[in-house]
Amino acid sequence: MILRRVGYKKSANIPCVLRTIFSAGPKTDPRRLPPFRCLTPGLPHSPCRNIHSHSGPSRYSIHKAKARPSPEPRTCRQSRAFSSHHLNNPNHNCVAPPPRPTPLHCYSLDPLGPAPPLGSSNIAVPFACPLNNKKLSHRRTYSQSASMTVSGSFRRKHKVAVIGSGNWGTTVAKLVAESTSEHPEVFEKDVQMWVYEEKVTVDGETRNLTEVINTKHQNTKYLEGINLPTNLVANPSLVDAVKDATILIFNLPHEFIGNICRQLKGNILPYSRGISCIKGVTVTDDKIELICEFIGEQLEIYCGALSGANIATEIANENWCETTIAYNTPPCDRHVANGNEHANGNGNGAYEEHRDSRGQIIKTKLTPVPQDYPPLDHEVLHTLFSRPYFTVSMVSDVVGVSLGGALKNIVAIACGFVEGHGWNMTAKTAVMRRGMLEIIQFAREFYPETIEPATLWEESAGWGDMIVSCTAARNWRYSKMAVEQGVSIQEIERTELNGQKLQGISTSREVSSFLRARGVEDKYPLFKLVDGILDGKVNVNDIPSLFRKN
Ligand SMILES: NC(=O)c1ccc[n+]([C@@H]2O[C@H](COP(=O)([O-])OP(=O)(O)OC[C@H]3O[C@@H](n4cnc5c(N)ncnc54)[C@H](O)[C@@H]3O)[C@@H](O)[C@H]2O)c1
Ligand SMILES: O=P(O)(O)OC[C@H](O)CO
Repeated sequence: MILRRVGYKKSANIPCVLRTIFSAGPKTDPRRLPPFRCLTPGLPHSPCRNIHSHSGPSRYSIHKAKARPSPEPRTCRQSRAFSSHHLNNPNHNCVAPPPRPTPLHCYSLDPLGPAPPLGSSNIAVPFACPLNNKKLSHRRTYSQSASMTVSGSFRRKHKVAVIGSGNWGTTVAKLVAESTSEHPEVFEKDVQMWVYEEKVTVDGETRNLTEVINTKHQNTKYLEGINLPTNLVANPSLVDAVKDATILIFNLPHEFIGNICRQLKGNILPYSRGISCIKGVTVTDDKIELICEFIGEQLEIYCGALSGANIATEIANENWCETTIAYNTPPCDRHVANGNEHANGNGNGAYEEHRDSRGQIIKTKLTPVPQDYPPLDHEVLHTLFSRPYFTVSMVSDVVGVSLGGALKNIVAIACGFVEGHGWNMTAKTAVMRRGMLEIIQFAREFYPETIEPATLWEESAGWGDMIVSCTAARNWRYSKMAVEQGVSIQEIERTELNGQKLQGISTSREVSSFLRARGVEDKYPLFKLVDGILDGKVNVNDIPSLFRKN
């Protein structure tokens, strides 16, 4: 009844309608509200780009089941970009979407201002497209790749190496090793895992961790009690572990990545590609860099990022969860994916430059992945990281995925402080909300060229990670413990974590020093306050004052 009175049809997106009804005063006029992404994409309403995870079989699973006929045409999910999508991809196997219901307006609660207009920056693109001066969609669809087959004629297979073997490093190594066993047509079976060698005591005996992993098939120090696949090989030599690897998975605390890159330089395949599972940023003087781009620059390769609401021990125990991978397949690797036989081509033989998250042409001239390997694109990465208990969503927004993963650790520390202080879930929720605003503001201020704030609203690497990090992960848990015990969080890290690292401490330090160097720290009051508490200069009691001012 009320809905009808305000002019909405039965099929209206109810949350959007309620937002309009309950917004007081002049704000009820939709034209005065910033347009933004709807949070309830399944409901019929205005254009809302709601498809991202891989829902169809991969070309590799199709290849495996040779007897299977090519998949039925599926409704094309690239409705907004449908015509150009079809024009560019004549071979794909999807049909036009049914017309959408008359659009309603859907408005955001985003107080940071309007998001880029719909239709300009968020149009779904076939495959990860190269960055150009326009903003990119963070989204990727799979409909065309589901109809592709790999002929099986690739002479070589991808070799995978994992660099790092902590709690998350070992978990990711486990899941990719399971995948390489399952997809022998794409990957070499054995996965090398570089281990920072240390002595561990097992059954009363002191042994090297690598030897324990390779014989007992457990990482007794960082992932106790989890059986690892036998095709996962622990290697104490970094250079040997990455030898001949085409896919490098970086997974260690971010403070060590500079040193690792120095050792790797010149010792990797020039056409290898990386995925960084590291949550952090690198800050030098007043320059900030996404870890994946730092790796790419140092090693002269392209590197994407994986991040999500992921607690290593849960995933190691094969409890289901989801994650987000951001990867902008370099133009030089898009040969087969584009239906173009020629590497380094954009369809007409012209060389196309790869651009970074600031929209700049990268300094390195990338070496294309040779064509005798399966094309190294979203499809291969999706195949490698997906497990029945690990759902992967592929996107192109490297900034959203990287900053979401790095900066939520500062917020998680704030939540630990709040809870340790005796406040409860509602107080933590306020801190999470404020934290997310600062993350989005940070991304918009320092990466305006490519950030898709929708990533932070919609992907596991955004709100999902925020929630899990502030309620169940280490940065939250141990900062809470620090306040409860009246000791510093650094002290707790030393005494309680058995070598594991809290990324939030160093990320808070680095981000604050970066913001200070640019004179904008007051625009990020929560980040500033966490840094002050870590320094012992500010009290947890001061947290509510942030909210009184705003
Ligand atoms: N643990 C999780 O649940 C989880 C989930 C998602 C993302 N992450 C992220 O993954 C990254 C890796 O974290 P983790 O949990 O695997 O690590 P961890 O904290 O469990 O372990 C620390 C690791 O650092 C290594 N190390 C110690 N000194 C070193 C040195 N000098 N050089 C190189 N390595 C050294 C240790 O061998 C160990 O492997 C972090 O950025 C973290 O934020 C962790
Ligand atoms: O245990 P933490 O605090 O390092 O966080 C783990 C993951 O990042 C949560 O998604």
